[in-house]
Amino acid sequence: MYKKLNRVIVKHPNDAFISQEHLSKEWKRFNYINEPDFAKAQQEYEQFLAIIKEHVGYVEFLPESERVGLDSLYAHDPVKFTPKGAIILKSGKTLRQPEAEVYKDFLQEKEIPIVGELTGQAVADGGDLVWLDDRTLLIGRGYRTNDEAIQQIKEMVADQVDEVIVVQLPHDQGEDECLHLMSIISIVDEDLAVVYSRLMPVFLRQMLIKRGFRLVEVPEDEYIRLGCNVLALAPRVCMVVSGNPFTKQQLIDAGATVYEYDGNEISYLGTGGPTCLTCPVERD
Ligand SMILES: NC(=[NH2+])NCCC[C@H](N)C(=O)O
Repeated sequence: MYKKLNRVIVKHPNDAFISQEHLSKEWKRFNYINEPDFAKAQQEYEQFLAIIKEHVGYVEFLPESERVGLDSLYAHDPVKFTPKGAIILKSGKTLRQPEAEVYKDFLQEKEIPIVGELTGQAVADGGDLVWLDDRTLLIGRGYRTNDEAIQQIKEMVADQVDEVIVVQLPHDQGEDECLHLMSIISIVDEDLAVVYSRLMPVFLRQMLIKRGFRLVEVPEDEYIRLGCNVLALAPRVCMVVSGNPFTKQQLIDAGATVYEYDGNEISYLGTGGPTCLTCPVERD
């Protein structure tokens, strides 16, 4: 979604990464590219947060919890917001599954409505659920989100959507690597999307074009630096990880305002861009 963001939930690296010692012990288990530097992560996060705070009225922080690990930094994944409230998900990455319970407690404490919760064998990550517009939900079916979850989510949002469109995700680098639908598409305005077409099914690309989207095509080297993961703060106002000059320039050429933050430690090493760091609770 691309409408003006009014309220978000995030998690500070102080509460997710905890300390350098903790990072040293855990980064391999969580399949990070390398060990993040804690002090640099804190600095990067301040930069990231400053941009968020400049544009979003309410910013709320998930608490530190012993039940969850490094990936809890990526506050987008354990829940998905619909206009009526949150769906509590269950991650396709087993290590991340406890994040949902902590989130649920947090939402209940804040009296934020919950519309449903995945049950049984269903698994899904927030990164696989993309609102194309108010009434259209795309769901990526890959290693992180299964058919059972898609069925349950369809039932939960039936009264709020016209269409749920399932997008088959490719195997690409395999089960252990994080590939979400949000890795290959970001909607930054009603007619502007950032895409990595090489991993996109043809029907999706054709559908976007047919619906009038202009596509910003991310080159391979910038896809690897999470250039395709762009957070819309408002229509055509967005945020990218620095080091993606080609994508950034194309966004500017399309009339967008682009903010950048350095995200080597908080984004690149854990494979989580600005959309993954931010859970959008409410947009206009
Ligand atoms: N919405 C996202 N794309 N989140 C990225 C999460 C990255 C995290 N390391 C994981 O593997 O789950």
